Amino acid sequence: MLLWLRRSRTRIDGILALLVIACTLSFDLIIGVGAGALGAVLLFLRDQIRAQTIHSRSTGRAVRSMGLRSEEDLALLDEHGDRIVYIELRGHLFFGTVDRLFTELATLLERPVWIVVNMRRVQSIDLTALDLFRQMKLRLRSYGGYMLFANIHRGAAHARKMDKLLRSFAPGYVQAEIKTSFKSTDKALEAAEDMLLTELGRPPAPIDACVAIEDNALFCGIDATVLETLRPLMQELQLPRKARPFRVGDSGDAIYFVIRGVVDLRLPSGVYHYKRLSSIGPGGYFGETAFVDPGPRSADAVVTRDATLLMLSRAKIGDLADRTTDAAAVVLLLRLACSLPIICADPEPRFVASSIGECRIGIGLG
Ligand SMILES: Nc1ncnc2c1ncn2[C@@H]1O[C@@H]2COP(=O)(O)O[C@H]2[C@H]1O
Repeated sequence: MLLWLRRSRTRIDGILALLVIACTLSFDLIIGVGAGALGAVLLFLRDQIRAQTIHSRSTGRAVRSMGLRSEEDLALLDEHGDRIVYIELRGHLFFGTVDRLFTELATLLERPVWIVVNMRRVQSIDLTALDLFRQMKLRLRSYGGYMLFANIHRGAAHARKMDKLLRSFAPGYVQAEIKTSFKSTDKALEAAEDMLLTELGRPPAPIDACVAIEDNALFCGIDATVLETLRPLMQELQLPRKARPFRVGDSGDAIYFVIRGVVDLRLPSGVYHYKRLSSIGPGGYFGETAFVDPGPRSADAVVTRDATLLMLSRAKIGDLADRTTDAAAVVLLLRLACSLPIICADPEPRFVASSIGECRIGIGLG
């Protein structure tokens, strides 16, 4: 009969119910209800303080931005990646929960590290919590580290602009010194990586770097005649920042080679939200899937730094089909076939086989 007394959760609920009954009988209903409401609030606060505020934690070795990196930079990030700490917080942030977080991060705050705080799962945050974050940021700054916030949503601070509020709580930062609030974790991680690499003596590549088509990753080590044949078929595009060569679902058959600038490939997840799949810089290429197998694009392409691109469409190759063009197209398609993971994973790479087959028939090899 007194089973509820055995479990702590039901015991507390039972005691609260008895308290409400006792207050109602001893005083009146209003006092009984008040005592019940007060008890519920205290229980809620206790649960929140006990709940884990850190949902997940990792380092820059395991979590990487999708930013464009050279082999050397990737090796440096592997070696020094533990100087970037990634933390995903959750729940309600107020004095009790953030104070515990402060204690958990105490040793980390005394190292020259970049702490990337993902606030995506944070439901609410109050001023006392913000003040503790300010103290954490200042402590970290005094040891040469930075705290970067990502995914702060307005609703978390009762419709106030959280990012502005957080920035105003950071007097230790010179306004222009560093951006500390980012729309996405990916961007915050990229900023932390840029700063780490700069400190290691490898600042990000200059914006206006150019890589000629013959040095493009796809043509590396390829016979010069292949490029000579294909080059006249390529169309040069000068695109400003924010231009979109194509959107997900658009029908396409062209591959793009980046000569200058950067193009992001994004998978939209809402009107304003997306996941960055990769960033392609000078010497890279994108749109190869629809080039190999003409059809809908699998991602949005967005220019993030003014770009010069060379576009090569399959239709153009088809129009001008002659022996040399077809041979060059076969070489290109074979090379692309090996670079597409979907094809390598497919035991019977049908669409590439048919694409190459068309060209082989064209040059009498089929
Ligand atoms: N998961 C991914 N990682 C990197 N690049 C991708 C990924 N998915 C698609 N892309 C690129 O985005 C392009 C979108 O157009 P395509 O499907 O023609 O070719 C695609 C690839 O070049």
